[in-house]
Amino acid sequence: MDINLKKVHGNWAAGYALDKHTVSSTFDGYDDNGHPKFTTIRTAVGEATYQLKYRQDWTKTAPLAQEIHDKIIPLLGVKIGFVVPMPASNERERQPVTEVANEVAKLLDVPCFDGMLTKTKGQSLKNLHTKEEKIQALEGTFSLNELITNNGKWNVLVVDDLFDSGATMEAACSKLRSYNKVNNVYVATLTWK
Ligand SMILES: O=P(O)(O)OC[C@H]1O[C@H](OP(=O)(O)OP(=O)(O)O)[C@H](O)[C@@H]1O
Repeated sequence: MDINLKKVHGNWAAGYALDKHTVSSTFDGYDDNGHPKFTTIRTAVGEATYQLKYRQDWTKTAPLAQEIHDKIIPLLGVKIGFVVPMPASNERERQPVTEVANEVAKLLDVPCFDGMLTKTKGQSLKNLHTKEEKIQALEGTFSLNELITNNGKWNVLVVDDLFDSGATMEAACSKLRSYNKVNNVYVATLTWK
């Protein structure tokens, strides 16, 4: 896959997005039902992420996880001890981010703790525009479940599909940073907006 990594900054030790999600989106008028039509051009990663998330094309899971493993992990320069998927805002029968995170953990041969972070469902950020609005909407929605019973501290990798304002990632990382089993927090997302 063609990859154009972007470093993302926030309250984590280091993080990267594989590529931009959408290159361009052009308004093409309205369809017969009066709905607006767009021609959207995505990067290879953006297209695979779109197919996975909105077309339930689960064959995209493994190649996307492989790209995180091959392109992002070496840049972090540390041993990742476990992986945590970003909890979704929307209910889905299968969560694409969880599946990618599980696959990355398998490639790293470390555990994936789905459920270490949980988020109140139904608060999608899709229609919010500023980071401030998103921070406000996310207030109190994340919970940390202290699932680790062994003694020690590990570096954690948080996996998400999209990095936009960073409000979601910062809320998630702030919870993880408060956990005494966490050494440093690292971040990998498939795309950025
Ligand atoms: O960087 P930000 O501005 O915080 O935006 C990124 C977040 O927005 C989307 O989630 P959303 O809450 O819309 O729904 P989803 O988790 O169900 O995809 C996306 O999956 C990221 O988690």
